[in-house]
Amino acid sequence: MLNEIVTKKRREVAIQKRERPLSQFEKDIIRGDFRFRKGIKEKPWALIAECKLASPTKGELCTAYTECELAQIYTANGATALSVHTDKHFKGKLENIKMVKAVTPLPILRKDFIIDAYQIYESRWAGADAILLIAAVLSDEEMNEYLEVAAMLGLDCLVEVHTLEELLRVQKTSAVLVGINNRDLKTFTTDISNTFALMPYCSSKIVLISESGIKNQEDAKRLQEAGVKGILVGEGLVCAHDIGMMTQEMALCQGQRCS
Ligand SMILES: O=P(O)(O)OC[C@@H](O)[C@@H](O)c1c[nH]c2ccccc12
Repeated sequence: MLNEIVTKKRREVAIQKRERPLSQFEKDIIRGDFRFRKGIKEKPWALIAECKLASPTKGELCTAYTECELAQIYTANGATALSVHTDKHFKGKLENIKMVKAVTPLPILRKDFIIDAYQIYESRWAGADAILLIAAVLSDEEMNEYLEVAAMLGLDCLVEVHTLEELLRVQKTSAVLVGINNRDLKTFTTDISNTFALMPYCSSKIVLISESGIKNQEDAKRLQEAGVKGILVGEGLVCAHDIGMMTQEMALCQGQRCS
């Protein structure tokens, strides 16, 4: 699944680069100020709430809301930051970032498969505050290069790992925000015990986020008690019976609202 998505992405980016070369919009890029990282670091607990309408395995998810409506619900109920899909396998598009940005003051992570430095410039141009870098699809050289380009643009990177090998590779880079993905991107199955298994190998220098498969307040609480700094949640929020209430519950830090 992952290989297939990445192959398509390479083709897509090649077309995009021809249609809209970097030289056309580079001068319009306004440098960011790392507010995604700052927002997370200054709170005792972070909920990164994902505006997710579909997934490659499940198709359309169970929500009646648009990305912007979800963003508004998350914002009103204590989320720390938002994640916005821009890849078409998730029914995303680049314009979603601008649309969501117009309805919320929260920092925004662009959720996509970054495989070319061009996409990093494009992310900042579109208004993202952070990008996702997936260690499984990048070489060490690419990771270092992309971290550098992002830093130059004032963009934060959430660097995603799923295995111990990836975690150890990432910890040799300048990555500050590291996400342990509980979803195996080869099979798309989730298991939050992946975070508990990898945590002992995390250096104290990184800010640790647990991603995917977090279904309810109890999962959130277990991860919080284990010492992760925050969680990234999509389906658990989008498919909740009461999205606002679930956002509030997952945003709680030791029983207190922390936003
Ligand atoms: O909906 P979930 O299980 O809460 O997962 C959200 C998020 O972590 C997931 O969308 C994700 C994390 N890393 C990815 C990489 C590619 C695609 C999707 C993802």
